Amino acid sequence: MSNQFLLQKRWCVFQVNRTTNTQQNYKYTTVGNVSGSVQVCENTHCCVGYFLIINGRPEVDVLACDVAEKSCPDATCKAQTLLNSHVIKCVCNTDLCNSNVTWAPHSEQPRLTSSYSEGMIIIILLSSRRLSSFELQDSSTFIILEENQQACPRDYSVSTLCSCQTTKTSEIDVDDIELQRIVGCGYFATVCQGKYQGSMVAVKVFPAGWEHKFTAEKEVYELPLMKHAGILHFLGTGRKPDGSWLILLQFAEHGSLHSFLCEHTTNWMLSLKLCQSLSQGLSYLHSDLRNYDEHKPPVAHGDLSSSNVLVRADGTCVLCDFGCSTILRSCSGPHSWQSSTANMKLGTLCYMPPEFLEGSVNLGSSLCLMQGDIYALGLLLWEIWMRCSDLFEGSIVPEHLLPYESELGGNVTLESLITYVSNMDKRLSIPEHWGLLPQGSALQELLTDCWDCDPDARLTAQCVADRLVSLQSCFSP
Ligand SMILES: Nc1ncnc2c1ncn2[C@@H]1O[C@H](COP(=O)(O)OP(=O)(O)OP(=O)(O)O)[C@@H](O)[C@H]1O
Repeated sequence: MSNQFLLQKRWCVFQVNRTTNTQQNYKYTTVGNVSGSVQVCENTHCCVGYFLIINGRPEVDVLACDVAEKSCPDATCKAQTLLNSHVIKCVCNTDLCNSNVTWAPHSEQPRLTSSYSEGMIIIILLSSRRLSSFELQDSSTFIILEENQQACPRDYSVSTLCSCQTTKTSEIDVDDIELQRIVGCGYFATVCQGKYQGSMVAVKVFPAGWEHKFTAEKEVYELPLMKHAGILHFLGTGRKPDGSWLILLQFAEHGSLHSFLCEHTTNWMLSLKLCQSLSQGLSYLHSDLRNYDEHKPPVAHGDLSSSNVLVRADGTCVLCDFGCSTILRSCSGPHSWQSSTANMKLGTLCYMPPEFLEGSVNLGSSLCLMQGDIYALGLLLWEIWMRCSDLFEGSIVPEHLLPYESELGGNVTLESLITYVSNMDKRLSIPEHWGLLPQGSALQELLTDCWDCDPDARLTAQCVADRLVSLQSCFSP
């Protein structure tokens, strides 16, 4: 598809419920070109969503381009009730705007927002503000609407607002971008491969309704001194005429670490390269740096997972997707911080540390958030080593599995994780034969020191990077 073609046509989220898939629904598959969960509309600039009300909640029946050009004056998808309140429909006129329907079942009840992500629905009670009261229908991602205020030991205090530095980046003319194909469709945005000034780039497109997510992510990329080999390079931002927002990024040739590990096994040296670049990137992100008058505050990633780490052609990892990150702004002194994401955190469920699962932590605290990143880092190192053929010599390397997939099955739920990780204090299984390998006990120790149930006992990202360097010098051919 050419750039102008993709930029001018409407993009809608595409999903047709298989269980209610009738001839009626089938017609939506023909109204545009479908790529994964995105449809590029042929005849309309309107996206549509149909939801069935099941147990008082909207469940996706159809998300697609509308079948013909009709009136759709709203930028966001606001529900209209049809057929005796059992079905609701919404139409809207910005890219991917049907990813998110707002609906009030009864005027006196709180408003529900139903959001789509890769076949899932998340219901958020917008008026409910505590972690314990969020409602969850999917096993992979959740939204927390307020920080639990219990104290986290040994933490920095959060104090008054401060002036914050950003690096001004130039606006990019969207006409100079040539979009080529969709490479990823996340919860908030769609990522395309494209060309900009002769170079391969990635273009992250946020629908108009997700401006706050665009701004949150841009803010992290625009921090001073954010250039590092372990962090995806940011090239600039742009805006499409329909109001959707673009972030232009370096293209990572192997895509996400998740897809890389699904497709490839590694040897010991390549696995170390992945692990080292990953922990160095995280250590840099967590660092508080000053260079003359420039200041990079520490940043907690907040949503580390193998989908939010990318692999470059040289076999190194880069961190991406800072939409849930927290910038710890330095204010009056070295131990005084202003956390910038006020009341919404999102994470991928199976990477949640036990203290987040239990809600027993102050999510507004800098140290707790960074300790949460280290737990997720431990799971990522395990994912990488579980695909290393040198650690399975003489046997078959297992297929790539997400954390806790073999322990809890493919459909990991919040309840099963709380039971397994928090109540039983169990972790990922480390293959027994690793104990017989020269580097086996060092690997085991490193993993358990990352995912310790006591957040204070966990390593720092820099310490993980240092241990990996000594692993390389002790146990490399
Ligand atoms: N720079 C890039 N190069 C190559 N592929 C990329 C790039 N950025 C993102 N992707 C692909 O797109 C997917 C989604 O990207 P990203 O996580 O940034 O989107 P998102 O909407 O913020 O997702 P999430 O649901 O995690 O919030 C990634 O998992 C990856 O497969």
